[in-house]
Amino acid sequence: MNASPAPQEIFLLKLGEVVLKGQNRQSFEDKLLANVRRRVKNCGSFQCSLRQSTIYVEPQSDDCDMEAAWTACRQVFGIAAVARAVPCEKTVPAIVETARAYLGGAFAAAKSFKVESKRADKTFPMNSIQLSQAVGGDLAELFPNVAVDVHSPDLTVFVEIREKYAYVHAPSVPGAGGLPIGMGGRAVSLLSGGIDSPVSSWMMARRGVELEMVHFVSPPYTSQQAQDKVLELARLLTAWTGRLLVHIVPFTEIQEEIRRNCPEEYFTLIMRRFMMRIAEAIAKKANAGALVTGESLGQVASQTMLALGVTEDVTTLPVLRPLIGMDKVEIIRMSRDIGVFETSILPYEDCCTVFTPRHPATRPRLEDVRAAESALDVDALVQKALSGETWVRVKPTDAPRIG
Ligand SMILES: Nc1ncnc2c1ncn2[C@@H]1O[C@H](COP(=O)(O)OP(=O)(O)OP(=O)(O)O)[C@@H](O)[C@H]1O
Repeated sequence: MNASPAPQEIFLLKLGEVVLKGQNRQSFEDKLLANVRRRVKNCGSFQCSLRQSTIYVEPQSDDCDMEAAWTACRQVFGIAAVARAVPCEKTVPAIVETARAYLGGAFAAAKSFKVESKRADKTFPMNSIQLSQAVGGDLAELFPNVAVDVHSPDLTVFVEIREKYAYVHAPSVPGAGGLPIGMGGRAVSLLSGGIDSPVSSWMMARRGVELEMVHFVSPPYTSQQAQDKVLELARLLTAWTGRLLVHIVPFTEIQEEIRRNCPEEYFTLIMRRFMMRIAEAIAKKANAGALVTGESLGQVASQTMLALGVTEDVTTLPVLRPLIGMDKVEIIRMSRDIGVFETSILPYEDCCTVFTPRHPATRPRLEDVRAAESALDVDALVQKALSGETWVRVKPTDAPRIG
């Protein structure tokens, strides 16, 4: 008997929340499809098309990097689930043969199985139950050691009858969820080298927000390695977001002026207010409608409710704080899941840790902080910092910067 040719695998990406959209669903779908195309482009030649709430990602040549494309597809926001599948003719024998060839390994490891069928093509001559029974019966004969169990099988063989072909696949796995990037507006995210702000950035990107990053540096108190660590965090995030612009803003003079002229208990708060002002100026130029931070209520003195009020007093933009109600353990778990934790914990300094007050105010009064700050020429300091701003464009294909 001739060995059958290796089945040509494709990916099926199931749309997430996008399917709940009403009149503007089309624009969400268009954006999502464009995002998928952009993300698999680096992995070879793929045809991506959207039919019946599913994006089909099909390799067009033998040299496609299927593993890289699979990973990329799992990191596109807006996709609820992804499955590796093999197309075949819409006949029972073709479906059975495809399941045998494609899922033979899974059958060898299973004690029980069932077939679950779906018909998007209602002209197919069998209903889903009949199809499952026919395919299941034939597979049971081919794999006599694997019993049929419709309640809790080790292996479920999925069969989908669609427009042109039938598709056979094992269970799908979760996608990245959320909404397509670009559909949630644009925001500037304040990215430190810590654990929290990469996670908060990721969370907003998952809601479809296109991000630009801003990072404050205080040389010589902060090092080039500390800056590289932040750029590396941004690079890791691009696996989810696509390319990112990182604005690097010199912050040394502001910090030194604060230390020289302001009461120590307000150092951090006044510094945060400067960060907000500068981030707002960058946001306005970038046409962004919000700022994002990694603050979480009560985590440190500068993140009490009163302190957060004092911080955001200087900006008219909404400050999005997706971690506000999360515990540190949850944030750490997420940081690990999205692949940034090991970099976040590298021991490089941040400008926030440079002049930390010994007794920071936890119940600051806005008028006291404003009065303390009036010792500074705020506008001049902000303008000077902005004039020293540089930026780095970070791409998913960049080589790692550290590590
Ligand atoms: N050097 C920096 N550049 C840009 N943003 C910063 C910087 N330092 C702090 N931030 C922003 O301020 C937020 C609060 O910083 P802070 O150091 O108090 O908290 P954190 O909870 O340790 O945050 P992270 O883990 O993100 O550093 C950060 O989440 C980040 O959004």
